[in-house]
Amino acid sequence: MRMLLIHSDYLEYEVKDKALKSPEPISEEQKKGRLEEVLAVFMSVEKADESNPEEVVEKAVAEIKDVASQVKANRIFVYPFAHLSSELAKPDVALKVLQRIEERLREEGFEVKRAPFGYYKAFRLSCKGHPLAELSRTIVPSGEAVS
Ligand SMILES: C[C@@H](O)[C@H](N)C(=O)N[C@H]1[C@@H](O)[C@H](n2cnc3c(N)ncnc32)O[C@@H]1CO
Repeated sequence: MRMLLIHSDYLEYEVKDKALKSPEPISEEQKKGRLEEVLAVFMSVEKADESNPEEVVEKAVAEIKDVASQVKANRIFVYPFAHLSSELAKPDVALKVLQRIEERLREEGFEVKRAPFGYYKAFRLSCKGHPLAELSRTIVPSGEAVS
């Protein structure tokens, strides 16, 4: 799993087109989304994560919690983003991992939005620009090498 974490004044998206044959079904309301004062987390779920998705979920949640507490963010935007890795997990595994991360972050008390999976999306982001505003993390299940 590769994550790019951007502490932002806001992140907003608009669904444009299908990017997969069968993208995640979404409601009219989910076609647009915006959060203010948010830690945006762009995530590519990787092939190696398929060996232990639950472990990757827990490690990702721990990393996100750590960064959120450092930048004092209590809102998280989970953003599926297939451009951080050249070894992507299959879409059905990736979607489940991202849905579980969303669930676990809510359980940890965060306000969470997740951008729809399997679409081309326009987005606007306002990065705050402080020293911890742009971070990346790589997560691998135990026993897997970091590629
Ligand atoms: C395209 C660009 O504008 C948009 N932002 C986009 O990336 N769309 C991705 C993700 O939503 C999702 N997706 C598929 N596989 C994965 C994966 N392994 N990890 C994360 N997302 C995935 O499926 C889309 C096409 O790859």
